[in-house]
Amino acid sequence: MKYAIIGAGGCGGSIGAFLAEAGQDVTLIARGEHLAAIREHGICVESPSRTFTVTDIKAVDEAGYAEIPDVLFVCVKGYSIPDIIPFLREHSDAETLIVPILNIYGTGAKLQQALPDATVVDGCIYIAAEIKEPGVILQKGDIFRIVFGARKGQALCRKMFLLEQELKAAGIDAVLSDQIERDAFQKYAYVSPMAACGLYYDATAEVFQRAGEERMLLIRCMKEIDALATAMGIPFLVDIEKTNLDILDALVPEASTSMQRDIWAGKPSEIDGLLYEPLRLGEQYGVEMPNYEMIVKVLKEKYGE
Ligand SMILES: NC(=O)C1=CN([C@@H]2O[C@H](COP(=O)(O)OP(=O)(O)OC[C@H]3O[C@@H](n4cnc5c(N)ncnc54)[C@H](OP(=O)(O)O)[C@@H]3O)[C@@H](O)[C@H]2O)C=CC1
Ligand SMILES: CC(C)(CO)C(=O)C(=O)O
Repeated sequence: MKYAIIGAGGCGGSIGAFLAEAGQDVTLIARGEHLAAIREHGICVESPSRTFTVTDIKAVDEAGYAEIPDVLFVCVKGYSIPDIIPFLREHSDAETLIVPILNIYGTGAKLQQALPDATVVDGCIYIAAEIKEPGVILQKGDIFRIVFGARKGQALCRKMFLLEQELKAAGIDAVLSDQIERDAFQKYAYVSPMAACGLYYDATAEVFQRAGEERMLLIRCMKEIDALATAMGIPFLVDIEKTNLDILDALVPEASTSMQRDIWAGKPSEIDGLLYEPLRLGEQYGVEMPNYEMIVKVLKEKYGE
């Protein structure tokens, strides 16, 4: 299929490089020095198990793209979503699968509202990756899993099965979910507590990997998201505490969420979608969230709104 990926950073760059290396027709929509480096040298992925460069990958900026792809991956940060709506509108028709993989729960449904004529599914991604330098993506760990699927009321289509197949053929652990609301919220049940507690303690994974007050607060936050999932009508089918602690314990000790890294670097961040949204959902669904409330209060005092 013909792929376009808007946002060629840790996630989008990795997806694009794997698909292009496997022979798929991929265009990265990027910008700035990163775009210039990819156009000059291709895109390089460094991971613990291998390093490879794909030179025959197309890369353009938004204005330089003129096609309607079969699949359009949305891999920008949550705060960039409003800016790319016109691009998504212009470069999709009803047949294009728009697949957001953001850590911000509900992005698919929100994009669909903004793009009523498009086919926006939902998705999430498990990877620890970032732009190391222009043109180079660093994956910390080999985990690379994409879960995507039709949202409630949306029909399954052939392209969804083909997408799962082509991602798998590219070496990505892809899953076409029949419960994407639940599966994406399950990812959120990991990343939101990690982001909240990581920022609260100014800590990376290693602090939470050992027994102690920090790990206990993390677990209490996970339990609050668990209660939220049940109240939202998408109860988790797994023991969320065990599932998430297994993910955490397998990470390299220096792993952190990208929200923490952005805030530490003084950049815009996904704090609204990761820390404030659970409180809004708690209010909406009548779930008490005292641990989130405490963390958000302290962080707002420290960092402002
Ligand atoms: N990185 C990770 O390990 C993981 C990230 N996620 C989630 O995935 C999503 C993407 O994160 P991540 O890959 O880390 O983000 P990055 O910041 O690494 O990449 C996003 C890229 O999109 C670019 N971009 C933004 N707007 C445009 C535009 N209009 N045209 C072209 N390029 C644009 C940014 O460029 P610029 O820098 O110029 O703004 C940046 O290069 C987030 O929701 C994140 O939480 C989920 C799991 C793991
Ligand atoms: C794999 C994991 C859990 C690693 O950081 C991730 O996907 C994330 O941080 O969002």
